Amino acid sequence: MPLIELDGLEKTFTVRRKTGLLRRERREVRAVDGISFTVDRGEMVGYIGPNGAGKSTTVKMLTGILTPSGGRLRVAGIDPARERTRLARRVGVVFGQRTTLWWDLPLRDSYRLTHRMYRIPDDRYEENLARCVELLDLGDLLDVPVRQLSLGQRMRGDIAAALLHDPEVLYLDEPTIGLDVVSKARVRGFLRELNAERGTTVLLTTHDLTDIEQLCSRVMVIDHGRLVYDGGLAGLHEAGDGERMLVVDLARELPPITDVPGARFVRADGPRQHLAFPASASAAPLVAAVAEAYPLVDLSVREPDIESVIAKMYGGAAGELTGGPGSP
Ligand SMILES: Nc1ncnc2c1ncn2[C@@H]1O[C@H](COP(=O)(O)OP(=O)(O)OP(=O)(O)O)[C@@H](O)[C@H]1O
Repeated sequence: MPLIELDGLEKTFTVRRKTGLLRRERREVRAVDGISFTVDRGEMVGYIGPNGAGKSTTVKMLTGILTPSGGRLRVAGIDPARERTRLARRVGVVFGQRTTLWWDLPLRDSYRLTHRMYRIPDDRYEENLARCVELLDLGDLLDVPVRQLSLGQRMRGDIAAALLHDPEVLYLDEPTIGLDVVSKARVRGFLRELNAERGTTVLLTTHDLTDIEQLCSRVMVIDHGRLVYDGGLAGLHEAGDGERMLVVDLARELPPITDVPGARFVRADGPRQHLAFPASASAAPLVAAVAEAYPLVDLSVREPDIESVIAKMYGGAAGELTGGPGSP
């Protein structure tokens, strides 16, 4: 049985807008507009989309903070909105933009409160705490009040707090936002290990596509409340009509290579030329054709960067994408 199941999930907000002195207009916002997917135990899934796409609304329904307007939702067999407290024992949540820690208390005290709140057995609590302290390098920070921690330190503190009760599912909303490169790497390393060792299921919302590339084998793209892609990263490149780049170093500067079928000349920097070709095509025939007709010194193939792929996806008619099972 999947750990997370969504079937035609919907959330509509009614917003009232002042349109004149006395007139108000009621408008419905379909924040989540019929989303269906399942996530199996142990998966690490990226949940991405532009601002206002409906990501946070989905996560809030998954944790029971918001009640769906329609559709069906189960997490570990539990209906989140009806049994929020019972569900809370099974899931952990980290919001990058705000903390669940007590601002004026040292980390250690926040953890003690979590210990009591969740009624975590003492030995399990001690073991989990020791593990998080070691892997997230929190040893020197335990006695520092949360408000004195840097953003990266606080984020590590927050992640530990979310894991003290051994949740089966971890929702992470922008876990690396505002962090420096070293802190990002540390957080990502920790999450990878958590997933590999404990089999914790992770649903990750982020604007940092490197998070996705380094952590998730599956990615779901949401736009205007609808799932427009659900599949692997490689397939995302194709769905986004991505192109790969053949970078050829010639023996000397030559006119643009425009006579190789399937390749599109992009630019030249001296003897180096960049030729684009469809991400789904094989590079081998192009390489052979270039090598036969030109004095080739070296070459490499560059994958399209995921950001340009996604930008194309958002920019294009997202509903027309045929990326995977989630496509409308
Ligand atoms: N409480 C609310 N009342 C009215 N409208 C809301 C409410 N919460 C969200 N919305 C609207 O629902 C839509 C989806 O918002 P949501 O916060 O889920 O997007 P998001 O994908 O998380 O965006 P971001 O990346 O900016 O966090 C937006 O149009 C937003 O304005």
